[in-house]
Amino acid sequence: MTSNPDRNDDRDPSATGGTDLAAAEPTAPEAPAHPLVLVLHGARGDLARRSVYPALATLHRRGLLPEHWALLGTGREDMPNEEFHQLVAQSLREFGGDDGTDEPDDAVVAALTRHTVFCSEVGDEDPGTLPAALEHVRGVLAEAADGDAADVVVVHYLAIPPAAFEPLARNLHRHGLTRGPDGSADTVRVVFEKPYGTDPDSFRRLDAVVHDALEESQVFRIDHFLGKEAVQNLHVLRFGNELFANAWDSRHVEQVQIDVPETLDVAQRAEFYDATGAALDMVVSHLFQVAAQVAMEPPKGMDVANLVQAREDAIACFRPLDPTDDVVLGQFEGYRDIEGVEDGSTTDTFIAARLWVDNNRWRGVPFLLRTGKRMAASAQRVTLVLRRDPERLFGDRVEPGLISLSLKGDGAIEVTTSIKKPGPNLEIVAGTARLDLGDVEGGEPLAAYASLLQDVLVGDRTLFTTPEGLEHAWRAFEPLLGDDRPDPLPYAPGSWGPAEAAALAAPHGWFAGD
Ligand SMILES: NC(=O)C1=CN([C@@H]2O[C@H](COP(=O)(O)OP(=O)(O)OC[C@H]3O[C@@H](n4cnc5c(N)ncnc54)[C@H](OP(=O)(O)O)[C@@H]3O)[C@@H](O)[C@H]2O)C=CC1
Ligand SMILES: O=C1O[C@H](COP(=O)(O)O)[C@@H](O)[C@H](O)[C@H]1O
Repeated sequence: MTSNPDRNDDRDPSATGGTDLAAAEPTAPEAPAHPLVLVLHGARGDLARRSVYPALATLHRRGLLPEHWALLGTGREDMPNEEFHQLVAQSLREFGGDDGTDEPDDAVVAALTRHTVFCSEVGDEDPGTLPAALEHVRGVLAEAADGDAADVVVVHYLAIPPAAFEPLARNLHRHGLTRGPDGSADTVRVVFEKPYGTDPDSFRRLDAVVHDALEESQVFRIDHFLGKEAVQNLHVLRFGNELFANAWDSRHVEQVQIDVPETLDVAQRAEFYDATGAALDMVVSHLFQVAAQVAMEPPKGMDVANLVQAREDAIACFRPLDPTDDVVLGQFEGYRDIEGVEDGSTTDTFIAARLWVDNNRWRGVPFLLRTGKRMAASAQRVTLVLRRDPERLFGDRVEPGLISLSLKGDGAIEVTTSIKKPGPNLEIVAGTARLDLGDVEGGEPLAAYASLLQDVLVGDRTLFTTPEGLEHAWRAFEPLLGDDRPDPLPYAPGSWGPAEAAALAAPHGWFAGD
């Protein structure tokens, strides 16, 4: 596969979107008709507890799960079912219903554990207890639904470290779990977490194994940042409003910042994190995908093919990162003392990077990406910093205008602009108007995992990544995996990361905080 960084160059950057972008009539989401078995691989893990169980609780509350469904959790070591039920209940207590409601009620916990079984993971030779449990549960659900076992939809969710995707995909195939009982691919789906691969070679190897085992239509490569309400709102904000559509290019935008500082520690998942690091955990996946959502040319339509193509085309224009001039890595002090972290580990827990998008719309505009653990505050913010024109009346006396989206929770849109401070003098200050998406009348925001899980259940692939897009992402990320990778600089826990990162965001600094 070849990349073509300039493939967008024939586009007119002033293009703001054609008439066929008109949104289709919205339809209320419905629960899938067919019974469902969700097989959660890595059911004891951080992601399962923090995001997947709460997402299931949300879908249950909203009536978006099929009437007949079951959850099979897997792990490399067995676990009594009662203990598994407690783990699910405890996860819901700790991480909530994922939908803004209070503590989960007993009915939700009961619904989630009613048909919940723990199985041992599928191995190379030993299939473990999963195939038999799956067959049994399929039969039970089909009978309850008065239907056929071949119609039961099975979703394998790989909530496991990326290095384990390839062997598990192979083993699912080897033990006949990638097809329905009638040999059909239509009723079996497999969700892969990110990062999909750990470098370009492992990405290609993994994808070859995946395509040996599965039809592309069965594969859902999840990137939950694409499921966030505010990220989905980017399109509407831009293409639905001429004011913003016309400002969405290098003539009007000086910088784009995609800033995800986190106060979070990594102690609970040290083994995974030490093998991964901030750049792989967040940049090649989430931050690149969000950058592509911002950078994309107007898609020809809001259908899956056009949206996915527009996102991929944008990633194809990412210039490979320059590790020497454009990347600062950091590691928080004390990281190496965490149990599970290797002695002398050089894993990055912080990254700030300047990404360039080489096309007519964005040439010369830095896309500033930052994320890290144990930082001073948590935020998830996309900010377009607007240019000021020194020739105009107020020139540089005004602060730059900002179009900003907060991706956290239900999401928010903020517009910061210069205003006259009310009073007798002409004093110019910055004022911000904020719209919380959770407050939109009649809105019912879905958290990212609930939203994307619902998409998997109904087979909607719009917000999932593709091998073509990921090939471009790995090409842009690859230099950071080579000899030029900078050493991570130490930073104090609770700080904004290494001081060197501030310079990347000059002249304005990082808007989420520094
Ligand atoms: N945690 C988070 O907030 C997020 C995580 N992700 C992604 O989700 C995936 C899982 O992450 P997370 O839950 O944090 O990681 P964890 O370290 O918590 O691992 C999840 C589970 O994977 C199982 N596991 C570990 N190693 C292997 C292996 N070699 N083969 C098979 N199973 C294994 C373990 O289960 P057992 O010991 O029972 O076998 C473990 O509980 C990753 O790809 C990550 O990038 C994505 C978004 C957010
Ligand atoms: O994928 C990941 O994302 C989380 C941040 O996700 P969010 O649910 O808070 O939006 C990050 O903490 C984690 O390290 C990473 O694996």
